[in-house]
Amino acid sequence: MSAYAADPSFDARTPASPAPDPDPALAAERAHLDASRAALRRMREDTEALDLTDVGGNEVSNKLVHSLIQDRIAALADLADTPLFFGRIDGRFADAPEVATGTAPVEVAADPSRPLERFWIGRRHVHDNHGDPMVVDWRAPVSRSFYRATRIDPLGVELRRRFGWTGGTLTAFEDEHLTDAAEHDAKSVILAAEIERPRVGPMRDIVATIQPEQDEIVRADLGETVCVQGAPGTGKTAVGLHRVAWLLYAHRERLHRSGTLVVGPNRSFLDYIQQVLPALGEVEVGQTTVEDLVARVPVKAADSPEAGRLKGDARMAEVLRRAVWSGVVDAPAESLLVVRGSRRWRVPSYDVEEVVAGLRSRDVRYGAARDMLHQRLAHAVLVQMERAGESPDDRVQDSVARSRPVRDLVNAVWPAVDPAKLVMRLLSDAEFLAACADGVLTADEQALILWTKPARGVGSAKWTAADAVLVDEAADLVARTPSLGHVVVDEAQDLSAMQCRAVGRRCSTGSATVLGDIAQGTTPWAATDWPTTLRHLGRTDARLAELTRGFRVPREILDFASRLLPHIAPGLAPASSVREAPGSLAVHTVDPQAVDKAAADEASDLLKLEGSVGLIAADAQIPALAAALRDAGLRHRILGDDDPEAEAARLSLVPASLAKGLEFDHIAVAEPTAIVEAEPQGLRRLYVVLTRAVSTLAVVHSRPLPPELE
Ligand SMILES: Nc1ncnc2c1ncn2[C@@H]1O[C@H](COP(=O)(O)OP(=O)(O)OP(=O)(O)O)[C@@H](O)[C@H]1O
Repeated sequence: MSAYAADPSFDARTPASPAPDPDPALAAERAHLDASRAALRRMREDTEALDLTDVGGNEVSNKLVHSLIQDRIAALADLADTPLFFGRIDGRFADAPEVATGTAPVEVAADPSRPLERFWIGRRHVHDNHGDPMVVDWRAPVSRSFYRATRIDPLGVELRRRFGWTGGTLTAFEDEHLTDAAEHDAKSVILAAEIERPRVGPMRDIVATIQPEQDEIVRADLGETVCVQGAPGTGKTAVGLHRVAWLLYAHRERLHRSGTLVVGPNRSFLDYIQQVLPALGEVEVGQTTVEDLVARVPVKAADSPEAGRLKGDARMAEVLRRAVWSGVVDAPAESLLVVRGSRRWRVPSYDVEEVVAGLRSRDVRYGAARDMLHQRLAHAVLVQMERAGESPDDRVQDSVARSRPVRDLVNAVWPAVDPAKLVMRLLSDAEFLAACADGVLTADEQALILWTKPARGVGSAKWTAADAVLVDEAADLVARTPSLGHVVVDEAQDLSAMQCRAVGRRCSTGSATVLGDIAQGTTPWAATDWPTTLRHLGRTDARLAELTRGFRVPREILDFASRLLPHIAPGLAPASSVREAPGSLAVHTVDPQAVDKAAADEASDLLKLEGSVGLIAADAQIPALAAALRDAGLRHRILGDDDPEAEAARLSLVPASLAKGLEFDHIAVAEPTAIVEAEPQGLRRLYVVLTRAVSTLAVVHSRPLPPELE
């Protein structure tokens, strides 16, 4: 590998002014950058100059065109601090230059007979006046070679160049001549600098440095569901978000129609990741928690771990299925009598029974079958009319279907079901529950989920989060939940079977990216293996992938946290780390009365370093720590609190229960044993907490550390 740095102290951390006399190759790259910027400006001006006065549509379509153009103008902005390109490949490719502009997920093949071509890779496509690419979108087919080419399999690439940026200025590059047998792999300083760059603010994209094993998941095609098991910091979240961006590029129209969604564990996590997709130009992707996904009833109470576990058990699906269908009368005693003018038409009860049985045997939702029942009964009346020599048309059938006698009979034999009322009845009425749960739940289990105080109404009921999932399941039994084109579900190891079903039905005709780590499962119902979770998600077709290279946590800290692994996930091997940071771990034993103050002092010391700081502790300890931080005069925000004033504070006080998925440059953890004791899966919670650090981890404790950590 050869490298050039105009700024000899090249380091992505310190913005510096450009060196006065760069080497000619760097000068040429800067010239290409200037030309690309100018081209981007032209693209934007051309779009702004579009004459939309006569697009010829109606008001609605005109508005839509205007808003699309505005989006496009915004997307063409040249952001001063975002490098327009980060890499270049010179190579010989089949189908070039189509592979640089096309969106279809085609495999790019090497073609030695082609002339050498050069592509700069960036966040967005830029072309010159003739339409020739000056910068190629990182998602274009040819960009795959940038991420995946190796010396063994160069994929047509002869030169791979990575660029180093200092602030907004191009200051360095590194070359790999992949077909040069004499050259050996060397560690990339630019890659290392990007990975080491301090984390300030929300999560950022990783387009410049996606690794081959990550790229394979990012570019998995739309039809494929991928399940990624990955240790802390291996890039699962990053990969999931980049996969959505890639899918939107490759299948924009289809996904524009069907929609995409990212499901994360809590609001703090969603706040943390919310900038990644917009930074990649994708603003249409929905982001939600599972709780918000199924928010059909207001959650006002919490379940005991046992009740929560049972309500999340897949057996509840069968109980609910029986409950929804329990109202159907299979052998109606009544016949149908419809009076029209002077004529009376009777459908005997045995014919009604046959219609009901026919609908029951079909694989349709309860509500759809109920709608059909109106029509089938009306049809039975029409058959009689025809037999009597009349010739009724469709309008007559519709009018009979809507007539009072038909509606009354349908209400009697196939009553309407309100999902929330049904679940309320199930959880309040012991007899009804017993009838629906017979042979599925034991008597003790039924007693466990019955509400001690029956609710008076849906609005006032003390719904729990698990109840809301039951209501969602019931709603789907009544009317099919529309499916999106693609769903990314993060921290999937924490989902109950019933939550998995709720997520799964939202991508039943689409695909999913399922991300998680069995060792980080902290809910009472956390998954112990992926095949089971995938079965509940309805995605047994998923490809399982594993990420084992960590990009966040330095070796020393990871080794410390991994001492817990044999106790929390015996089957999992510890992750490796791409980062060495000797001295990154410190453990301080302090006086029991002084823990809060010592933790605040530690936070104060960490604030002297560059980057974000997190102080993490058991949820119950947060108020005392907040007081200690105030006493020390340290501005901070408390995660989970909506305090816009504190939003920009560099120090975050983090309840352990909200730490999942987040990261901070420097972390102080107060009293690990209290974190372990706070919940049944406390050891796993501690593992999550200890693996949030990018550069420094300071543990402050007065009580003995958990023995598993010693
Ligand atoms: N290829 C990469 N280049 C640069 N940074 C990367 C790369 N992959 C991951 N990272 C960074 O590593 C950190 C961890 O990534 P991410 O949060 O996606 O990991 P995770 O597997 O979801 O972790 P956890 O399970 O602990 O939540 C992030 O800062 C991310 O930007």
